Amino acid sequence: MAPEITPIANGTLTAAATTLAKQPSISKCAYVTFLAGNGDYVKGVVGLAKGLRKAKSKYPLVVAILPDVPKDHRRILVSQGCIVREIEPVSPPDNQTEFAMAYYVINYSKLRIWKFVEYSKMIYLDGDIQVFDNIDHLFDLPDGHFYAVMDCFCEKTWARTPQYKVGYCQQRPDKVNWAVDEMGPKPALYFNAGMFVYEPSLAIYDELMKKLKITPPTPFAEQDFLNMFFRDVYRPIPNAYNLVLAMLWRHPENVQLEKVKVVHYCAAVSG
Ligand SMILES: O=c1ccn([C@@H]2O[C@H](COP(=O)(O)OP(=O)(O)O[C@H]3O[C@H](CO)[C@H](O)[C@H](O)[C@H]3O)[C@@H](O)[C@H]2O)c(=O)[nH]1
Ligand SMILES: O[C@H]1[C@H](O)[C@@H](O)[C@H](O)[C@@H](O)[C@H]1O
Repeated sequence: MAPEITPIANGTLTAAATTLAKQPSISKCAYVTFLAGNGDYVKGVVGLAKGLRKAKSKYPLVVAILPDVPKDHRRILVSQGCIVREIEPVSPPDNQTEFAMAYYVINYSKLRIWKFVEYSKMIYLDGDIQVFDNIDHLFDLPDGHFYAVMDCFCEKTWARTPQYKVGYCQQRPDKVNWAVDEMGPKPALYFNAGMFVYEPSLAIYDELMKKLKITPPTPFAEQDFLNMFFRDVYRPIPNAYNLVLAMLWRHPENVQLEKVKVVHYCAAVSG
């Protein structure tokens, strides 16, 4: 029986076993990841495919690849049972933004996965994520929302943001008060876009593309954009479904290690 994910008061969440509303059709659900270039990320994707298999996931892994992924990497993915789908790159409007990591600009291409409408529900996972336990039950979450794990703002990659500058993190919102008078309204809940549950849709895809054209890029690229776009339908899920590594040293009090199912080996180095 699948757990229903319910928020609890302090901004973290808990998974409570309850009855299952509906059983998704196997052919309509899939995991999806994104791969660009000829670097090491392909190894991460192979690891992800193996992890999903080991966790006995019933659903396939689709790999959305950019045209620059070499043929031998594509062959490796197919030999691992992945469904390889080439996508066109997506570029944000030109501006002078400094991304938190320069290469984040290619991550806007992830938006193409909303076009995969042969699936009714998908779970997106970055190539630097590993799955240690079965998470198929997330496909049973009610439709109409965008599910992801709340991020942490404490690493240096966040240095350009007002949150970082005043030491505010949504993981521990009581530690530093958000001065509304000086800083404006408190930021909305913000998710890490390395893992999310969503419903492909051509209508949403068109909206995403339209909105992107008039949205100047910001340091966290498509992650900021998705946060803005899905703000009203975003529902946080427990960090056990995307444990951003820095949580271990930034907010160990919010981590229940024995419950962790998915680990995200983010590039950031603590400092
Ligand atoms: O050269 C590259 C770079 C990235 N990727 C793919 O893009 C994903 C995202 O890149 P990172 O894993 O390096 O990103 P981070 O985990 O550091 O960053 C977070 O912020 C990013 C902002 O763009 C994205 O939202 C990303 O999904 C989110 O986890 C990778 O996992 C991988 O699947 C490649 O295939 N090749
Ligand atoms: O909070 C995390 C972290 O700071 C990582 O360094 C970065 O890669 C992610 O994009 C971000 O969401």
